[in-house]
Amino acid sequence: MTSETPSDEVRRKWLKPKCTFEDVMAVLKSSFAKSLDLANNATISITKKLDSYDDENFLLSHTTSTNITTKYLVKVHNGVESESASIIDYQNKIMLHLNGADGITTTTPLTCDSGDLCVTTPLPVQSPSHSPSPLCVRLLTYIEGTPMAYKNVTADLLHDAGEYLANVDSSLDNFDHPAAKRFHAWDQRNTTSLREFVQYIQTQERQAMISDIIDVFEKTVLVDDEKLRKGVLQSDFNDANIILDGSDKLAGVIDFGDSVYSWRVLDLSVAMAYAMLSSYGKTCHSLAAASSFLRGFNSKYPLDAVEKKHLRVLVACRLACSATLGAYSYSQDPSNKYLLLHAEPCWNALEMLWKEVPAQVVESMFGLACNPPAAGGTNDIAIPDPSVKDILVSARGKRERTEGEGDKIVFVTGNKKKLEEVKQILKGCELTNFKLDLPELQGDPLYVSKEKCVLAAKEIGGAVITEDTSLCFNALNGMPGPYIKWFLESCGHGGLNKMLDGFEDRSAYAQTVVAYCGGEGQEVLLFDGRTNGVIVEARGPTDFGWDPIFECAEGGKTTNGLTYAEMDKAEKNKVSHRGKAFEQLKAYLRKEGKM
Ligand SMILES: O=P(O)(O)OP(=O)(O)OP(=O)(O)OC[C@H]1O[C@@H](n2cnc3c(O)ncnc32)[C@H](O)[C@@H]1O
Ligand SMILES: [Mg+2]
Repeated sequence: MTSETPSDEVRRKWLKPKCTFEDVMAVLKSSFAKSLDLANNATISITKKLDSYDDENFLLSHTTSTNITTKYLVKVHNGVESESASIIDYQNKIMLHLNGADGITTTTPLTCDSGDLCVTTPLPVQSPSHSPSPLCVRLLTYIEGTPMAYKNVTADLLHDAGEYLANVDSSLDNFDHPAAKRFHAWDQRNTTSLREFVQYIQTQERQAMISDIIDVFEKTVLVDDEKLRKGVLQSDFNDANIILDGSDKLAGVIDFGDSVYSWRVLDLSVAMAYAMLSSYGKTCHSLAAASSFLRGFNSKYPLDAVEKKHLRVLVACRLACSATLGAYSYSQDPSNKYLLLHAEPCWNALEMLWKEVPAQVVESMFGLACNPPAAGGTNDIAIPDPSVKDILVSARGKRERTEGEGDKIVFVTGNKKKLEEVKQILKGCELTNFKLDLPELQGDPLYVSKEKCVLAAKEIGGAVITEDTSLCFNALNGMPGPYIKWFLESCGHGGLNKMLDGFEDRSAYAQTVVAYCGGEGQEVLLFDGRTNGVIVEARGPTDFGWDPIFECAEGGKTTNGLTYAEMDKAEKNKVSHRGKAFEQLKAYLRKEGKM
């Protein structure tokens, strides 16, 4: 390891370039005239400044005397990196190594008039007392396209990005450079060095969470240092560094500024953390986003057992690093409220990953992404994040009651099979049905059911019933619970069974929470029915949800030991979660004279 220490993070703030277009033009004219062919009447102009965290990047438009225009990128390095010629050389070599290998495209450096691949010259920096400082300037080819950050990211795109990074890493397995073995605060192998920055985090609760992550990292991951495969990493595969072409296919990867020699799996965990924050991840699928990326990566660059074991903690470490160093940046520049705003999605993703969703569930999802079910079901594990609000609410209109519907109670569901069962259970009650795909809300089963009913009452007008059904695994503290629909769609019966592999306890309970509302704005009443059982390999007809894998543990000889799918409907209704919940509703309606 070379001499850089964590306090370089502090110096990076002072020595961040602060150049004008004129400053940059002057460097180009004095040091890159040959590459830019300026003697032969080629013209250059800087068209804009591009985003950068620690450096400064400028887009250059170059037009030859024959009117051919090409774009280039001018990179002015942070003063800290500029001090180390070997690190800049390392970045240049890595790009030249990767470009063209395995279908990979990356930017590559052009030579200066001196024959070197960069020039170091005094330029203005953020801290007036350090200005000007010697900064390294490079002229790089520009990959045409749009950063993924500005695109509508999908699970498929993340999967492809995962494959792309796997190719990059395979190629980097054949690359080495002495400068790669350096200290870098953003290298998650150094997660413990985050401790000195925890004090800058704004709330005690978040400070405690970060400290907890660092402790867990130290006790469980760091101890496996020797077992973890190592190599040179790209280290920053985020959606600003992934370029897409006009048909939204991967066109290239840019920015090797964070590249280090470290644990191979970190390239993946960093990218998974960023996938959680991508536009797909943010719109209620952050774990699905990470899983899709993982699925693509692992299909080309299979992880080993130790890497898989630590993936969840390492993804958390990256989010923790971004959030914590973001808090530090804010403490250095409190007028910049944008820094706080920018960090919030990262904190949300971290709180979800570390606190809200049980570790076993995350690990099961990641496990499934590495071993997708051989047949049936899709491979994307589309669990919505628990903390995301229903964005459709305000867009929903109200439906008028149809003639003949009168005062009948409307059972609102999008599920035919539920309706069949409910009609049987509520025989004798004036019930009508309306098929509506209500949003799949997040939260505990009682909350989900209640909110569903509020939405239905708003849309339908008059008395409505809704229900929400959960399948809760005891070994997973009740998960998937209300998210069972997503798990079932994504993983199938086999995948649900696999989630419990490694646990002795395969017991579960089915829960239906029926919600009744007399009309819009009125109180919502809840009726909770539960039935105990065990999760087994599928038995019986497969026409209703998870019926074939739920073996009932109640009801004596006629039902105990049979899966719901193996029972006839009348038998199921007698013991089922739904039967129990609707019997309570029936009793209420009778009491109120509504039935
Ligand atoms: O319109 P709604 O009423 O919400 O219908 P849904 O099908 O979306 O139902 P849920 O949101 O309650 O999700 C429950 C999931 O569990 C399945 N399911 C519900 N009841 C079941 C039962 O009794 N046996 C097996 N699977 C069931 C159902 O197909 C869903 O995949
Ligand atoms: Mg539903």
